[in-house]
Amino acid sequence: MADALLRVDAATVRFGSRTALDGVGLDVAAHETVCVLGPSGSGKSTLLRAVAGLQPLDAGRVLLDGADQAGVPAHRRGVGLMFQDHQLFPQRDVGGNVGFGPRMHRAPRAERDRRVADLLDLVGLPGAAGRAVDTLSGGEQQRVALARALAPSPRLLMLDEPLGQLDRSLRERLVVELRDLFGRLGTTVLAVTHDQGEAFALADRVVVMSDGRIAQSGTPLEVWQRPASEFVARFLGFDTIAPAEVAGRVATTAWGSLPVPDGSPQGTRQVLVRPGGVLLRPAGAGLACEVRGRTFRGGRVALLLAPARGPLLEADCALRDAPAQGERVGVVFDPEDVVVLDR
Ligand SMILES: Nc1ncnc2c1ncn2[C@@H]1O[C@H](COP(=O)(O)OP(=O)(O)OP(=O)(O)O)[C@@H](O)[C@H]1O
Repeated sequence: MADALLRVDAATVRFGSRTALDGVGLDVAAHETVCVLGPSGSGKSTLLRAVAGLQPLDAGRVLLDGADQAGVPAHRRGVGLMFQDHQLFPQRDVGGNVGFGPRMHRAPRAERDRRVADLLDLVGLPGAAGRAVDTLSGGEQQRVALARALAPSPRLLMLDEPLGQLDRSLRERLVVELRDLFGRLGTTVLAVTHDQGEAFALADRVVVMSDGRIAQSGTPLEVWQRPASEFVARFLGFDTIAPAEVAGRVATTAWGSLPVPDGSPQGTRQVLVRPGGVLLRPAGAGLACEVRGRTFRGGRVALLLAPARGPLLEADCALRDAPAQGERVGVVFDPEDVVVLDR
């Protein structure tokens, strides 16, 4: 990427014998929103801290607008930070919090007040400048923290679990608002979250980390449709995975022969069957299964099926079609939802 606003090049950070970042390379283009996902301890926060200048690198480089940031302190990097425990200044009102950055940059009072008012409008808290922060709800505090991070017009905005503390419905709403807001402002964003739903809703590109390395990088759709490895697939919550021998468009598995898409990797592999690819048929057709469990998700039901042979299968069906617990059904596989994993 020639015009990367942020370039992380072979970044390595060690804590004693533990390698928290292991030669990570990552580019973020101007106006792009990249979400870093991964299990606890995979190095997400360390990556963010290294970019921010809060964590020195043992090897590698961080470049912003092409300039190596080695030796540039955090406050001179022009990046905005919003951390998990967003820690507003409790003794300042909302306006004092949001205006903090511009004040540090010695912006004149009138300009500062205008900026604060604009940002509060933007985050959906118009007129809140005079409110004490301890009178705000969790979601409102999060919005103030965001406005504060945006106030100095950072060239890169970094968010660490930006919606971490909030309940799910509020998070789902805010994430849509954030995406819309970043789109309108043209902000370049590097965000860290362990919540895949949040990452997939917010990001132009997601980066999945494992043990200090990048396990996969791609658009939400690419990663969702073609997880690169068993690790990524399981991290995304796909559990219907089994060893297979792949030849041409057929995978031989414990469940029997599965059709796979054209161009699938060949030989000894793992195959993932997405729930949508497990198609229910009347008992007697296809692979015989018994319904072991049902989880209701809105208008859909996730079914856990015990097949006559092979590991458990997860299927997805409409509420009105859901078979009862213990019922016997048949299963056929849709090749569009069978993924032969690269590794
Ligand atoms: N200051 C530190 N001293 C020693 N080890 C550290 C330090 N900071 C992080 N680590 C270790 O480095 C690894 C990566 O940590 P990091 O906080 O980057 O992970 P993370 O993916 O952000 O995790 P989480 O989702 O739990 O916040 C972990 O094994 C962690 O224990």
